[in-house]
Amino acid sequence: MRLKFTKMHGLGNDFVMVDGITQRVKLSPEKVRQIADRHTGIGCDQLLLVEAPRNPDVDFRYRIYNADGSEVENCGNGARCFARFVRDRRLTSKDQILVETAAGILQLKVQEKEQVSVDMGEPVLQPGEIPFQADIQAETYPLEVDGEVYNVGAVSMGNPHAVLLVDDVLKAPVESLGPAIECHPRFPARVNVGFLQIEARDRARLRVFERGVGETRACGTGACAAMVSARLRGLVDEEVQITLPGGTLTIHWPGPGEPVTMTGPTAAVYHGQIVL
Ligand SMILES: N[C@H](CCC[C@H](N)C(=O)O)C(=O)O
Repeated sequence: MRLKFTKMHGLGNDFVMVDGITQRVKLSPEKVRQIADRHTGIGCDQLLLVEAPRNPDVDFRYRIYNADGSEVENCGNGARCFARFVRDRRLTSKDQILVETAAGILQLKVQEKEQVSVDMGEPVLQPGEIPFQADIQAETYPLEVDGEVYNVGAVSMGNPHAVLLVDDVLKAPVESLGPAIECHPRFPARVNVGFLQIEARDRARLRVFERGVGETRACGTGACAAMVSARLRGLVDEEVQITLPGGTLTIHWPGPGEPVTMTGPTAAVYHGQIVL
């Protein structure tokens, strides 16, 4: 299979974008792993496949595959790059794009200077729907990991996130605690793990150990989930600048029952072809 692709990134969270509308694409978890491999493939955190919508009221469908080949529900940085990709490839000229993902329908607004705003929908806090094993919904949950108990927030943005507060992200145990929580039995679908340092009521720093990838330079859904968890704990106002290793996202969330909006940059790096 010859595959045309575009390499893109959102704050260094990098993607292989594939147009599955103008070319026939047949992917398997093994092929995704091959493409994502940073030594023997193209290299990416996620592969994003653009397809025609199944729902006639929506412009596109896009599917998200982690570097380990797992297909997942949502990708915030990916949604922004998707919007730029379909515009650049002239698959649409709309400024407001509706796209169907496994997590539901997202509304994307293309702005100037390659900025894109995404209505990420309402956060899901019911443990059973995250999914996370807990008897009742709470702002934080005690989670035992290798004999230590950590206080974690649990939020779904269509995909599951655990959020831990730290004093200094640079000293956070991302390499050790990230994988241990990613595969914790109380998260039956595994989980993305965010380490959040609150600097002010409108500013925070975040590192994310992503499910199926490892630590990435940025995680859009992770920034949304971290802001929601901090706001539920009364630590931040309704708009927060979240700075990740790759750069800063603006996250807006008035509170429960309202959607989360994420705004940030996109970048196209190069176009290519690969034969698999
Ligand atoms: N690793 C995530 C998917 C990509 C999320 C991230 N790249 C983003 O920008 O939201 C998961 O397994 O749910």
